[in-house]
Amino acid sequence: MRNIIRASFAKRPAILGSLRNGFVAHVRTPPSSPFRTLFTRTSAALQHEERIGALECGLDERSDEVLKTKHRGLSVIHDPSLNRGSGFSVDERERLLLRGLVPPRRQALEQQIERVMSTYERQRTDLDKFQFMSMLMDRNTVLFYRILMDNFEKLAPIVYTPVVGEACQKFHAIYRRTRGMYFSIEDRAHFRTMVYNWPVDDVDVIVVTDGSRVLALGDLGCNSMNIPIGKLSLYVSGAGISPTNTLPVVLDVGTDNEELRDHPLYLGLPRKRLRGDEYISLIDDWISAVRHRWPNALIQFEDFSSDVAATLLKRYRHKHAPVFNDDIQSTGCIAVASVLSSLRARGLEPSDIAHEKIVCAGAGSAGLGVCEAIAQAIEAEGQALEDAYNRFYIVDENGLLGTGTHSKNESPTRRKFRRSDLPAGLSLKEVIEKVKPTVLLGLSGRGGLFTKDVIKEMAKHVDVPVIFPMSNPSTASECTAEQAFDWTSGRALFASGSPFGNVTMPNGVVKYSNQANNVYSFPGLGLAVTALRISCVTDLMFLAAARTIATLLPDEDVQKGLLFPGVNKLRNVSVEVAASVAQVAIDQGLTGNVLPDSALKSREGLTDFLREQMWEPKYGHIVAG
Ligand SMILES: NC(=O)C1=CN([C@@H]2O[C@H](COP(=O)(O)OP(=O)(O)OC[C@H]3O[C@@H](n4cnc5c(N)ncnc54)[C@H](O)[C@@H]3O)[C@@H](O)[C@H]2O)C=CC1
Ligand SMILES: CC(=O)C(=O)O
Ligand SMILES: [Mg+2]
Repeated sequence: MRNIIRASFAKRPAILGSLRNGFVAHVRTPPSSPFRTLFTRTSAALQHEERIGALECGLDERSDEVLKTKHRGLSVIHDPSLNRGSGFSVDERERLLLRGLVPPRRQALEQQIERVMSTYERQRTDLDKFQFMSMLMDRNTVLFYRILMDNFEKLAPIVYTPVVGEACQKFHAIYRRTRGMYFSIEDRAHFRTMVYNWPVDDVDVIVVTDGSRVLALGDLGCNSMNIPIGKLSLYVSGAGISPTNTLPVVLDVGTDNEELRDHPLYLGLPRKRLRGDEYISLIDDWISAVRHRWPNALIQFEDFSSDVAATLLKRYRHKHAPVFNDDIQSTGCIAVASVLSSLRARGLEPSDIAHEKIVCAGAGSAGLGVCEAIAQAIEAEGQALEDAYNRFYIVDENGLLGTGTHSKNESPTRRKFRRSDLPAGLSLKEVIEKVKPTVLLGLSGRGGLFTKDVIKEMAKHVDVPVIFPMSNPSTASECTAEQAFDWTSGRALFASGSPFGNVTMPNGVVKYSNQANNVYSFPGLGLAVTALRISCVTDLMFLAAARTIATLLPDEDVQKGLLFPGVNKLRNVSVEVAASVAQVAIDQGLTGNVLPDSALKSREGLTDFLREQMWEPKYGHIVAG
């Protein structure tokens, strides 16, 4: 990889500095930006090259990006952000010394897509498809993202849940090429210097995992790298974060997965997981090193096991902003959105969230995060927070969280949800019998937990049972869409963490399967944080985003059982999420960038501004530096 700098207009001074230092520049400014003229004037050489690039591009619609590189020949082809395979223009072939290194006939992006997709279709298994897409990502960034975006519904389940889970389990066996950064216990003394091994100055979003709880697949240690890679590919495809400005990270602190640890091909440190104070202090060191180099980057904590997830969030969220935990906060966001949208589907008002009776299976960081977020949404409707907690019954592997003996180390959040009105330890079905819930949530990671008995019991007491098995991957889903509709005679409203197809009932009526996954939340958050340089991620931002997601579909769609737009509309959803997050940040005084007046005057101005910041997978102009 080479040094590459992408310019959004907010970062212009940094770019100019980097250009002076001889780095590669990757410049994108909105056509209307006042800085565009300023920037182009400042760099005369670039202006000249850009004009030549624009003149000679006949085949594709080019983006206004300008990539300036010192590379020539094969090193251009081997850099995925510069490579365009058979798509290099005649002039690029000349200037970048590519003559003879690529086949003679130049092809348009559309022809490249056709070839890649026909090869993709020939892949036999989902894992083969995952590997094919990974190799494409390693080869040609624009082509990868164009294809991912144009076929999002088909490919998101491959690069993300569920297939990314299998790809992590088999990472040691299928590993081909490095991507992202690994920080291991053995590197600890070098964290401060090794961050400078990454070639990009302008990192906007970092997704970091320690692999301690990958989906519901447990501790996968260093094998977890595909999770941050997958999440970041959704930031890019779903919210237009520039791929160059993303950084996937694995913290290798060992693994307690013995089978993996003892496997001769395992790529992480073959040692037990670091725990306790030493673990926290290592994360402190990592955060401090990262902040030294990238003080403004958004850090997303991903798939940290529940024993540390909330602790780390609390430790860094106000001190080293902007930081958030995806499994706790963005899952909370989509769960609130799902409940709010289900209220619309049931002909109720948002304020009726205060009357829900919610049973949640799973008291890990995701389950508690979701319940806490819904409790906050109830409070925002004017209820006392204690009353809000009273709407929940949480069941874990030992049954209902009740009062009685519990560990001294129990988190305050978990303690708040303990019930004194029912015996501790009641089974899920017993709780449903007694409580007669309106909403059933699954964040247990236990595939099939919502049995026919459980769902039928739920359906006895409500006309429209709201059933959200949110665990991932598909094998860990508490029930399938087909089961939920079959066992409720089609009355359920359904949303799952991993995608299921819609279900056609015996009478021919189609029942909709929604995907309640945090993918609806984090990319838009990232867009807002990056575009406005938000300094701290707050719970209010997630609540605002949830309310927005719940209102994106028209009434007639919601009445059919659709809760939010399909994932193929993710870019539009993300702009709306970003606008809501941005508005909260503006109101809370948490923005570092000065916005143009138009963005401050109206919601439309704000969304237009955000849309202009989004990276598009189109071939830009490569100029020789
Ligand atoms: N849809 C989405 O966007 C997201 C889904 N998730 C999913 O949520 C699940 C849980 O994640 P974490 O809380 O981090 O995991 P965790 O392993 O910390 O928590 C699992 C919880 O389920 C409970 N549990 C286990 N067996 C149970 C049973 N038979 N009945 C009731 N409860 C049982 C455990 O006691 C524990 O409280 C995972 O499958 C994860 O993939 C997580 C984040 C986002
Ligand atoms: C979706 C996600 O973040 C999870 O299942 O952990
Ligand atoms: Mg996760």
